[in-house]
Amino acid sequence: MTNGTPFETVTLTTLYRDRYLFQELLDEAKNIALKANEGKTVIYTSWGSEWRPFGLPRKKRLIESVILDEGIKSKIIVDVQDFLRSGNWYFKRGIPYRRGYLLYGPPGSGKTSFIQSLAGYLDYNICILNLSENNLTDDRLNHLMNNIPERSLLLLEDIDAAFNKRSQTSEKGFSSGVTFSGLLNALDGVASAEECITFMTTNHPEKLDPALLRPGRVDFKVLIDNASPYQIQQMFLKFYENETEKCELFLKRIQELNITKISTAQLQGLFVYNKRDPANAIKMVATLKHSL
Ligand SMILES: Nc1ncnc2c1ncn2[C@@H]1O[C@H](COP(=O)(O)OP(=O)(O)OP(=O)(O)O)[C@@H](O)[C@H]1O
Repeated sequence: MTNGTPFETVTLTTLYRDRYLFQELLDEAKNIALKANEGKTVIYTSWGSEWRPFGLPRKKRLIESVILDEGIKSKIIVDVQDFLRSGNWYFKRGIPYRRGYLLYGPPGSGKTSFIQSLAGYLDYNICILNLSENNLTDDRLNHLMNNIPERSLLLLEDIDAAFNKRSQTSEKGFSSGVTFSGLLNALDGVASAEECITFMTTNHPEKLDPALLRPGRVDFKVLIDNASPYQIQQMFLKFYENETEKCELFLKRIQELNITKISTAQLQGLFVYNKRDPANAIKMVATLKHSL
């Protein structure tokens, strides 16, 4: 089982002279499994009250491939790395060894992509939990959060969609079985010897109950906004290497058309459409105005 709880116990014995056999077998199996996942990120999703890998492990997303505004990536990475080095500090002070991050901002700005790339960078896996899921109850949530597989980031996406000011939303005719206080209890109650890193994302931070944003639940908030001129430039040069002049023209065109809100996902769409044709991407800038 992925959460380490024994399901069934089988006892195997060997002769004394072969006593290292099982250890060798297990070491070999572990090495094969680790090799198979090398350079990959395992995505776990909840299955009842346990975590199961969702599909095959995915190739790590390179952290360089996600372009956030200047300094944001390093700010988060430094914070996470400092947290990961501080186990003893927390332990000595009797503080639960956990840290919560909230990435908020408009759709398509790279929140999820960044968290995936960060997991790859740290050589961690990801546990994704959808709080709006029909059959998730407070008990299951609590169990899941206390049994996160080793070296995994917990990702709670679109946190505002599950709760809205302490009353559950019931859009599309169903409502989550998790209560807001159930989530708070689960976040507070994570009692793990291992570190627990939770990432939450939302497009609507204003809808979040302040109780969720309290330190200990969310310790680090960061806005991941629409593309800044710096990001537009970096995105352009990522798709069209060395095309600095055309990049200038692209930025100029955006200014002329007074386009103030473009998501990095929209930019990606435009550049993928014009894979080898930066000049055409410049011609098509106006379409960004209407592709929100
Ligand atoms: N900053 C970025 N750098 C590189 N690629 C990006 C960036 N932002 C978005 N993308 C691309 O756009 C797509 C959507 O991005 P992603 O899902 O990470 O956005 P999001 O902010 O999590 O959106 P939502 O709030 O709707 O969940 C992905 O294919 C991703 O590669």
